[in-house]
Amino acid sequence: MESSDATHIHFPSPNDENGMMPIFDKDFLRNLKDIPKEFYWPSEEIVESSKEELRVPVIDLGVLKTGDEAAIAKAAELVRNACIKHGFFQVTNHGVDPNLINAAYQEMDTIFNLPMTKKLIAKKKPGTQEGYAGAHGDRYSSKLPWKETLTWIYDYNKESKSQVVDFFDAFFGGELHRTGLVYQKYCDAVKEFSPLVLELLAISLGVDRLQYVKFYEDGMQLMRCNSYPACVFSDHTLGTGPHNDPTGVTFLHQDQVGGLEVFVDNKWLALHSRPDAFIINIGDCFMALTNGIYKSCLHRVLANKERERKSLACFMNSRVDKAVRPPEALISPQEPRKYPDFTWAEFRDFTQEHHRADPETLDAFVSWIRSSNPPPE
Ligand SMILES: C=C1C[C@]23C[C@H]1CC[C@H]2[C@]1(C)CCC[C@@](C)(C(=O)O)[C@H]1[C@@H]3C(=O)O
Ligand SMILES: O=C(O)CCC(=O)C(=O)O
Ligand SMILES: [Fe+2]
Repeated sequence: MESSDATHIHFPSPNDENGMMPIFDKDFLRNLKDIPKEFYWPSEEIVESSKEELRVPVIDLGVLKTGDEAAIAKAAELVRNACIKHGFFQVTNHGVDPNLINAAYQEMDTIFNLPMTKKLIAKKKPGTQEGYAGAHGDRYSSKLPWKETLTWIYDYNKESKSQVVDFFDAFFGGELHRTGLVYQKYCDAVKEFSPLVLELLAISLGVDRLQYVKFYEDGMQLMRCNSYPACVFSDHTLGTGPHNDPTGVTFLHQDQVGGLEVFVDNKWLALHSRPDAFIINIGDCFMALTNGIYKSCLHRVLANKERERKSLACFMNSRVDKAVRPPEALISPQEPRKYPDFTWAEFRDFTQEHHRADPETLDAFVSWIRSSNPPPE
């Protein structure tokens, strides 16, 4: 792993008492003439966009409530075809109030327009996943993503009904209590409709309808607000580098700025979504749960020269100690196990401590666990 020591990569600035400041201060970076080397992505790694679009199916989740088995079967077929190929689809009629989604976007301005000093108080600490991060400048020393993030965990095993509010109070000293109330409602709303998506995925795979609802019901959300400030160096950096989500199922809401791209048939395709839709994409853990039938697909976010882009990424994961293992119905002599048993805790720690999530994360992880536990002679 690159520079993992606690010191930040700093730039000279009056903002910080010892004349230095953390790497990602958009007001400071906006006035630079040249791109700081830490953000520079080698041109061969910024493969040209195809200028084409990935058209993904839009699934009306309402069909699951009608009991119309023909309509459900049709929706399941659309989901299956998309997930076998690239793992992305959109869902509408999810029941999340549009005003709540708008409020979540507005509260991102509240968060990311805080003074840097307050963001630093909320900074993610090494070895944890919750808190503020500026370009991951304290985790990596090159190819930094041009984004600020705020991440928190909403653990379904905990009794508390105010985990998200409590996170905001704990990390921002009560100043963002109202913001916490908005995101508590937002995360509760995603938790409310997510079983419909998991049921549809099970139906599309021909396994027990509650297979994945049960697998994730005592899991958690890893919730992340992404702010991608406008970037004058957009030709030489990325908002988020090419990667597969290591997680289970991602429930993503993006604004209408654009920049999300998916790598399909050797081309980077733009993925636009309706403002009333959530994008659902399969992560590495869910690909393993389907014994590799559904694809966790490479995607990235381009930096934007003119406009800030915002997105709300909710990564659904199982309880950390649960074996990620496909149902027997998806294993056969013709389709043997593609991945060994592992837990989200093991894979999460691999991505946080040993391997920056990228296009090869799951394969690197499998090799890593196999090398640490070679099969008996
Ligand atoms: C488990 C996770 C690691 C990341 C956040 C969640 C799911 C997506 C991962 C990530 C976004 C993939 C690209 C690289 C990464 C470092 C990032 O750009 O933020 C990844 C996240 C992380 O390690 O914090
Ligand atoms: O910002 C987005 O639209 C997606 C970001 C992403 O892929 C991620 O955070 O894993
Ligand atoms: Fe992602």
